[in-house]
Amino acid sequence: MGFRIKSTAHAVPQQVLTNDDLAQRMETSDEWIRTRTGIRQRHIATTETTTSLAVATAQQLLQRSGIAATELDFIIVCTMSPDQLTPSTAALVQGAIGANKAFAFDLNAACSGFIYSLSVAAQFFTEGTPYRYGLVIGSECLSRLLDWQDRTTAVLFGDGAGGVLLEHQSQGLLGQHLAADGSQAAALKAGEVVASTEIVNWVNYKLDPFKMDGRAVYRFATHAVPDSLQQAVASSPYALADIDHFLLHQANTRIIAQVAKRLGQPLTKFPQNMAAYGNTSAASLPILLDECVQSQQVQRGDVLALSGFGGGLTVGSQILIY
Ligand SMILES: O=C(O)C1CCN(c2ccc(-c3cc(CO)ccc3Cl)cn2)CC1
Repeated sequence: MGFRIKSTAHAVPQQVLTNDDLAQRMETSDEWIRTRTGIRQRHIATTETTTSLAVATAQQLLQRSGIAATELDFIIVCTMSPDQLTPSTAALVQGAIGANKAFAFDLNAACSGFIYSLSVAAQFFTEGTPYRYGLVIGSECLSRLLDWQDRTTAVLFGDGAGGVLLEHQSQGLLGQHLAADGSQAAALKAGEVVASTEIVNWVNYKLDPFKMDGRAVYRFATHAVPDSLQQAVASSPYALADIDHFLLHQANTRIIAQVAKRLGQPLTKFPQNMAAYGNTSAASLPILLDECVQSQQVQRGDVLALSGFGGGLTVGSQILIY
């Protein structure tokens, strides 16, 4: 069971909002945001959408791999901020690029979505299945879910998309661990439909904005992520020391430092780009991976450990050779 990553790509909105720009709009400062999160700026959608960013990413993946859209067998888009409930973003991407052979669906595991999607994709690449190529794209426009009066969350997130084109191969996904803790579901939620005793006409629906108990999510991450990575490594042929790069969900630089410390691994093995993008939820890992590939920080043959964590609460890790 497994795949190789044939190409990587990402797409972000044009507009950039710096910490200083935010300090003009709410009671915050560049100093607070930068020192507590590592974030310096974020890209915010104006004319772009979750769908358009996913389509741009898909087009770049095809162009970089030399694979035609008609060769794709499936498209998975992981998002917690689709432009609509149905059709799925993946189906819209399938139509936009003309991948007429591909089946398509969305997956929502919040910030663990890319990891969960790679695990699902790997199940399609097992002995005897006819599938050869698939897209996994994380795409988010979180800026449309945020309460821009809530400085504890509005400063953390950004918009963007990233993805991979996968090719079936017998090896590839060498170890994985997926988990959830639904007992803490209320710690991170967005778009909740307010319940009502009588039938509420859809036109009157109001969705709740993004809400997070930062302390609870932070506490979950500091123990669940090291644990998940250790379990994924234990299920692989490698030891922690054999991992060349740890690519973690870009939520917070302090969490990454704590995970590195708990794993006893040097911080130099943990590339970070939240400074430029903020937290882009399911898009953060593929954006980071593409930047590492484009800068040649990640080379063919490198052993990677990827980990996503967040809403659900969920966590997931994978060990693979790039
Ligand atoms: O006061 C401080 O220092 C605050 C303390 C709270 N902070 C947090 C807390 C949680 C997250 C977070 C969010 C998601 C959602 O994608 C997933 C995973 C995580 Cl760990 C990000 N920042 C910011 C700095």
